[in-house]
Amino acid sequence: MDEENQRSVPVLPWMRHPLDVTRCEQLSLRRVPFLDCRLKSALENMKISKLFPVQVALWQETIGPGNFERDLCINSPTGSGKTLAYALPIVRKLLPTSTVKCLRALVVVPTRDLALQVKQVFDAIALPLGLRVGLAVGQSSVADEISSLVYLPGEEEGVDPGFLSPFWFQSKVDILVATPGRLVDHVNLSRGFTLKHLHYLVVDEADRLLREDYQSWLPTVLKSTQSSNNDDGGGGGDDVFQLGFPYSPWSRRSCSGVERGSNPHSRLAKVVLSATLTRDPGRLVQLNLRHPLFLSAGKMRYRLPENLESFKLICERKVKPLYLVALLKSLGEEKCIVFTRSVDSTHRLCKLLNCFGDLQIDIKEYSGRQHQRVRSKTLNEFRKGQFQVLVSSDEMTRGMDVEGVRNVINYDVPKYIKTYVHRAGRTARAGQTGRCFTLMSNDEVGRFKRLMKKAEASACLEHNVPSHLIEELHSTYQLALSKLKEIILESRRKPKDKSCQ
Ligand SMILES: Nc1ncnc2c1ncn2[C@@H]1O[C@H](COP(=O)(O)OP(=O)(O)OP(=O)(O)O)[C@@H](O)[C@H]1O
Repeated sequence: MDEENQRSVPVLPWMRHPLDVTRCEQLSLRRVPFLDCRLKSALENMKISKLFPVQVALWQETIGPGNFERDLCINSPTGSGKTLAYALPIVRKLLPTSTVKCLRALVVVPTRDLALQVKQVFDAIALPLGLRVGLAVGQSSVADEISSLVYLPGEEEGVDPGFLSPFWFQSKVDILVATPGRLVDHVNLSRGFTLKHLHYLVVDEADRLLREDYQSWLPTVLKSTQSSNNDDGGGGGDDVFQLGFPYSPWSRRSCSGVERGSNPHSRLAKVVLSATLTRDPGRLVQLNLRHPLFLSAGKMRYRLPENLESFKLICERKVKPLYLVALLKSLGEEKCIVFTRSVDSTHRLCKLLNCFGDLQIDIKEYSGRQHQRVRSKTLNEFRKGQFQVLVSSDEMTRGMDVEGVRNVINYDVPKYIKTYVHRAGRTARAGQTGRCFTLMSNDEVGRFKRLMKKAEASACLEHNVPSHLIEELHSTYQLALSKLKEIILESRRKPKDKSCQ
């Protein structure tokens, strides 16, 4: 059963009294203690002048007095800057770089496009400091990928790496961003790939990653790191702990059972994040967390971005496409994502919209039905502003950050508030404003209202489309429908639809 529908979910004791991230103030870079000057200039190059609250909170718990003593679970809204919140302290902790490279930090995310996005953030702050970031996402063959991650001695001389002892292999990267399936492939099959030296494990979009088994990635990773971490070598940290932390957004809670001053690098430190973090003990227990500290924004589990405006648009089911077209027209040039309930309806709706002759809006599809190559290309074009409207299914957009998306449209009312949070969260990111419109019929209004009650900051106004606009669209709609029919018949005659390749 989905967690949202369970009547009473027992909450783990450490989750009952979270530290409230919203009590942290933004902090300008010059006031961030122990921020390496190279890190500071890398951030400035990214046009970042201050840290967001969740970033300050994590810095406090990792580089500040928290000193990564406890594993961290973070529930913070979409677009609040969670990626940098974990990337920054990890990069800081991996300094100074040792002459022998080894894989010391691993970030696991559910999708390939998200992994590419996270890698870009790490690249921006880690490369200037001499740290290298790798990617394990199945973009190329296992063999090609492993050669980008590990030096295989004797490669040039034609020595079969199978005959070499693990001693001969050396990592090319300090940090790895991976999707679970390909990660397991490397752990099980790739000679020279090891998690033995891992000090930091990040599980991003944790509720999604813990919900599905993905070839038992979590037990596999934890097992591969278990025998390790008895040696020191995380680099940095202790000096910071000794010196103390001048900025304290909250008084630190005592952490029972943890020896203060014990070396945090003698274990694998874990950071677990989501905008809708699971509270299901059965799922969280798999992570084998050590004295976890729960950081959360606000009181409720679900919280929408501060500058998001939510609207409902009530219309009859059979004229929904007309309302959508009228809405898209009224939004003009603004970048927009339209969510539907399934890959099939994504495909159909995108085709239908493209059949509206006078719409003059470029629209493309993005869904799990497409080949990864097509999907990534579409996303790149959308990022570059080469088209305005992306019609998308749910599962692919977790965590996706596309600059300039001002509007999200739910073509179908989402089933769960969690889905609403992640969809709406593609806009109003990083303190920007954004709007989320949900189309619904009269008989869905009650359910939608109950759904929205589950989230903080979820006021929802009604948005009206003038009836004359709908009237005007009727004849174009009929033409679009017959055009779509033709396309469908045509594609049935062909063996395969090219858009899926
Ligand atoms: N300190 C900052 N100053 C300005 N922009 C920032 C800062 N930190 C992050 N950002 C920007 O905020 C946007 C959202 O960040 P990020 O993708 O990490 O959010 P998130 O909390 O992980 O969201 P989601 O839950 O949807 O994955 C990104 O475009 C990022 O570049």
